[in-house]
Amino acid sequence: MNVPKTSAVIGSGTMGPGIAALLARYGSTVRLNDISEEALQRAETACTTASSVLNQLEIPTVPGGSVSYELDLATALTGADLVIEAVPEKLELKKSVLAQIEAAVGAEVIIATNTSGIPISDMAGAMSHPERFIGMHWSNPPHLIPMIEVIRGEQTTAEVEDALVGIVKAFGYEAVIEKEVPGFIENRVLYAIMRECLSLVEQGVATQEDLDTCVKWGIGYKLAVIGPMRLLDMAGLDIYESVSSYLNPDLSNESGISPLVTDLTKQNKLGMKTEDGIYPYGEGDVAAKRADILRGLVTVRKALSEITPV
Ligand SMILES: NC(=O)c1ccc[n+]([C@@H]2O[C@H](COP(=O)([O-])OP(=O)(O)OC[C@H]3O[C@@H](n4cnc5c(N)ncnc54)[C@H](O)[C@@H]3O)[C@@H](O)[C@H]2O)c1
Ligand SMILES: Cc1ncc(CO)c(C(=O)O)c1O
Repeated sequence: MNVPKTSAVIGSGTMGPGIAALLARYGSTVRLNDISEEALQRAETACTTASSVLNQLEIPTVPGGSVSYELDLATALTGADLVIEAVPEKLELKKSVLAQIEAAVGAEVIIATNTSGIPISDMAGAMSHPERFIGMHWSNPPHLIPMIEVIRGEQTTAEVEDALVGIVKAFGYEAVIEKEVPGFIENRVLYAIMRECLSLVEQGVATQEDLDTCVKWGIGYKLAVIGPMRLLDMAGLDIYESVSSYLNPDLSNESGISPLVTDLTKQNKLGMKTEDGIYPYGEGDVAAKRADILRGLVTVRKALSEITPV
């Protein structure tokens, strides 16, 4: 199954518009829904921006695609073959929205959640048809990062998983999660890295600038070309065995949240969204940084598209 003719994306904040723009690029009629009229107005600009990024990536437009912006949930869901839930990461809210979606669509419609890591079965419990419910974890920015995690719940059918993998294959790379664990793969690995990085900065081992340089131009660069499992073979499993024998016991095993982070969030220093976080941002800095990040992601995505997967 390729990209469905008609899709609905429920929640048009950080993730919804990029998801909608990507599906529309591949020919789907997408209805983007939100409870906030302001969010939907912002979404139109976000979709336009995402579409121009897809142009920079030279991704062809499949005829027939479009995005419309619907404040009314039932209207947004009309005729949808695929519904993607992208409301805030709050379990009870997601359950409530999923119940509203189920009440408006047929039992054959695939409902996917963009949760960052809540086990699918934790959300499926109250559903009438959990067999058609599945995880579809996009990364931010969703129109640029082509890897999508596909996560079954305990009752999700193999047919639904196959159908969603078929959809992802139309525009990206699927990572099928075989066992439901919180955070799936991507966020578990990302949060393990973030935990160690924050620990190193807290200990004064490096400044945040030098840590970012080290990770970007060291493992970040390498892992963009060589997956970690392949890298083990390249480095040699004997090397890994020797180094991990003394290093693993010394790595951060902090089970709480980094004090550096909690200190900043207590001061409402949340990062780019408040123009102050791990880094301070002066006048115009956030827009400039976002533009630099976008330019870099487009350039690297194009370069990676030219190499065969290693
Ligand atoms: N931001 C990220 O980097 C990222 C990446 C991958 C996955 N996710 C996941 O995607 C989901 C959405 O994340 P986000 O960052 O886009 O959140 P967000 O807070 O930016 O946007 C959520 C949107 O949902 C809307 N909303 C709230 N209740 C609603 C309802 N009942 N019906 C319709 N819309 C409703 C809000 O108005 C808001 O516009 C979360 O589960 C999150 O964990 C986020
Ligand atoms: C810090 C962080 N947490 C969650 C996610 C995705 O679920 C991301 C991301 O997509 O980049 C992230 O950076």
